[in-house]
Amino acid sequence: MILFPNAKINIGLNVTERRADGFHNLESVFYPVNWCDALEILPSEETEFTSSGIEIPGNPESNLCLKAYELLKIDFEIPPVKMHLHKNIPIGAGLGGGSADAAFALKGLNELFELNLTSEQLENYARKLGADCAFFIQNKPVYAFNKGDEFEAVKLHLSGFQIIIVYPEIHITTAEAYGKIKPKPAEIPVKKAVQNAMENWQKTVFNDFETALFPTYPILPELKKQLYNAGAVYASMTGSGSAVFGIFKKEIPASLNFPDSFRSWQGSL
Ligand SMILES: C[C@@](CO)(OP(=O)(O)O)[C@H](O)COP(=O)(O)OP(=O)(O)OC[C@H]1O[C@@H](n2ccc(N)nc2=O)[C@H](O)[C@@H]1O
Ligand SMILES: Nc1ncnc2c1ncn2[C@@H]1O[C@H](COP(=O)(O)OP(=O)(O)O)[C@@H](O)[C@H]1O
Repeated sequence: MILFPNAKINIGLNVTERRADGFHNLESVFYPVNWCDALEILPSEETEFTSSGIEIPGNPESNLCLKAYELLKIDFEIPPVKMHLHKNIPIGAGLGGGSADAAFALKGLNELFELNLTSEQLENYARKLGADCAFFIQNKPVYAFNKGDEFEAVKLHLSGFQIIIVYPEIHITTAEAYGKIKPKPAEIPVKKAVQNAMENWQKTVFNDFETALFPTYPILPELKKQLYNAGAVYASMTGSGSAVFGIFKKEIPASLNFPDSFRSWQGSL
């Protein structure tokens, strides 16, 4: 079985308070995008994980795909599997790639071994693997709250818009980014702000991680400015960074150029 775990972007992200468990409460809109990894899962004699493409920090045993397998193995008698991940989504980018891999591994194993788990049950397993992992089970645009692991439907129709995402080769760990945040209640809740026309988002839809990280990494505000100069209707850093995206009404100008070392992806929303 071959699966294609996809990335997400955050449209607005307010970190509202630090919780007693050390995590933070937030509110954000999570939106799936088609920048994908490829994950193959096959029944095998022995459990094995290999990867290719972008190098993944940490040892293969701690890969989230294997963690997903081990989590299901606690409750179900599933045979050994061979998993191969071709990593294409940048890491430490705010694109949720690792969480997507874990969620797709759960969904894939559920199907392969006919475990008959519902989306709700899969989301509960996913929450144990990472705060934003549960989002990738249903993989639909949502308003996210609490730890970023509870969801409500959101009315947001962005089909027809074009998006470009740029990763400036700066690996920002999620924990480092949260460490730099000063939580505060949202001035304009994201849920409300995204209901305005996109032309107004620049003044109303904010990612709190920008305030925390832009002074340390000046390339990030520069990229954002470059996207607006090229005609983006809205531009922002996603999640805890460092990828920055621009949303365009028309085709993305071919003149928009980034250094060769920056990875980028463009497509439709
Ligand atoms: C910031 C967000 C926004 O969508 O996305 P990314 O930038 O990672 O894609 C998420 O909150 C990232 O969720 P996720 O990447 O799953 O986080 P986890 O692996 O569970 O946690 C990594 C670390 O981030 C911090 N953390 C995470 C989530 C949260 N609500 N509060 C936190 O304080 C904790 O220090 C935790 O140890
Ligand atoms: N399949 C995986 N893909 C990416 N990172 C993984 C994976 N499994 C474990 N990790 C660990 O998770 C960390 C970041 O995960 P990721 O969700 O890609 O980051 P972010 O969403 O913050 O950009 C990596 O540093 C790596 O150690």
